[in-house]
Amino acid sequence: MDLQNSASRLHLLLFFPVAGVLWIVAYVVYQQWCHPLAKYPGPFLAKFTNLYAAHHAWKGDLHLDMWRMHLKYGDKVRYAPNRLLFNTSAALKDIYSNNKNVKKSEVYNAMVHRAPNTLTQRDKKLHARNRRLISQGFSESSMRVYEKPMAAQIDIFCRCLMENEEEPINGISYPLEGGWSPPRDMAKWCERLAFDLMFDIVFNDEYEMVGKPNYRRVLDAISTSAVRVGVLVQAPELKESRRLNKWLFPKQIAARTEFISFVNKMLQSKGSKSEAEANPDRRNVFTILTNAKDPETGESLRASEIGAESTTLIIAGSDTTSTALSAFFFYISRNSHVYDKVAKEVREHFTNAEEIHNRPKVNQCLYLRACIDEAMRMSPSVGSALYREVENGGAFIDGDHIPAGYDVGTGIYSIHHNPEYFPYPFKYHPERWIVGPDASTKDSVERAQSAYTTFSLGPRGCIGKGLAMMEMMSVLATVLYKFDFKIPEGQLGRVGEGNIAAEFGRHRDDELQLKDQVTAAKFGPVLQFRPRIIES
Ligand code: HEM
Repeated sequence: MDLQNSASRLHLLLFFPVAGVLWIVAYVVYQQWCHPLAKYPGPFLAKFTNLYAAHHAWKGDLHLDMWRMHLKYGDKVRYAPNRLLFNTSAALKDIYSNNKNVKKSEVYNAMVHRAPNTLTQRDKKLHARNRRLISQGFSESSMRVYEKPMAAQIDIFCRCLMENEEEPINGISYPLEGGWSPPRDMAKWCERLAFDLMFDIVFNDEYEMVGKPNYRRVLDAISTSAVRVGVLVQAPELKESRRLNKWLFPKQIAARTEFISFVNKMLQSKGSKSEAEANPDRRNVFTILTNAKDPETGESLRASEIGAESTTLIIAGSDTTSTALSAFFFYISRNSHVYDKVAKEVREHFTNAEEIHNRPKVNQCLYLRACIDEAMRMSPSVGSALYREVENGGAFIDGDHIPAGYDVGTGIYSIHHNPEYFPYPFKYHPERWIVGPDASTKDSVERAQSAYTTFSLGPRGCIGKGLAMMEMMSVLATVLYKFDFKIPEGQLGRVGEGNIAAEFGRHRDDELQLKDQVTAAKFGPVLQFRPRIIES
């Protein structure tokens, strides 16, 4: 009897490990040889687990790793068990343009707080309704209303750049010298400016991040909390366990709580429909959303939706814009021939700084526009892939039939550095966007445009593209008009650069290094400014 008992205990003891091993073998065989995406090459671990991508999201080099994997495996890469990356302009159109049989991937659920918003809504009908309502905040007449507050914020930025506030960088303070401002970490300054601009435009309210240090912690909180979101987007299964979440992301969860409490306080103090109705002259996105009606159904947004959408706009609009501004400063300050050319264009085009806020006039600065586009190509604000899930019936992507239920995407950094579309992809060369004898041919410009996707495209492309371009053109034209700038001597001047000793992809000293966390964390460039003598 005893013998029988010990035998069945032994069987039981053996059952679980043996079953476990068999399950793993079956899983590996299935993923490697029988899975519908098995024929696509890719990093070995990525065939079996989302944690491969999550690890790179944690490191902040997801955009670089996607690019590296295309170098190694070609234009079609299996980057997670159920996800494929494509690196061609044909795929870009097949995935993102209008009327495609795809919707936003389930990974977007990792970004949802309480209820989905325009950015995270997966349901096509609900999204279309929200987008119709929100786009009223970005119409031509709305944009005209934002010109004045924007000009005021840019003035504050220019004044503060020159103020004698010595701001420690890496713990060290640097004094004013020879008329030059103290060194300014432009990543920080552009973050503050972009936040102030968005806040004023969305809420007609000011937190004065540029001028005062009181609320700057909020910007750090947004950035810290984004690391967790970046990881969860790659491996949404990590969100399931609250305990694991708390263990993995204690700092990020604390930062998120801090940011949410800031937003809640701000929304409470902000207003309501009655404020919007009482103040029709000082329109802002919040008041426009409050009064917006869907032209198709006559519906309006609920108060909770207006709060959620406004907050999303601030995050979506400020972090991205600040990366683009920082990238512009980085590349311009390292390419003196471009600096000279763009400064000349701006300085000859305007007779005084006020004229810069005349939008049609600033839009005539074509070289400035090319410099911005090229900075956003080199260092896109959103660098990795924005996954779309193939819907019932499947979809053809770059000639391949992909069955329903799988995710497809194009890494923005990857395609922006594909030499097929951008010869010498790591060269900062604004002329690639301009047709002309000293620049590029019509064909090569069209080829570049076919693969340029900084703002994404199609029904889920950026709703704030017009506003972002208006902000960046005004800010950069004003700074170029009013100031000269230079890189400080020594190590400080190298903040933001790559390093030959760093991993492959981070080795170029003429490339701004970004940390991918859905959008991007950045440091530098550090610059010094001096008011220009303007001859009248
Ligand atoms: C340089 C600045 C900007 C860049 C590079 C940028 C980039 C992008 C990209 C790549 C997407 C697609 C996201 C996805 O597919 O998941 C997007 C969507 C979006 N962006 Fe922007 N953005 C910028 C500025 C702004 C601004 C200023 C606003 C608003 C004030 C804004 C609001 C949005 C919204 C609401 C969406 C979601 C659109 C939808 O799903 O229908 N963005 N943006």
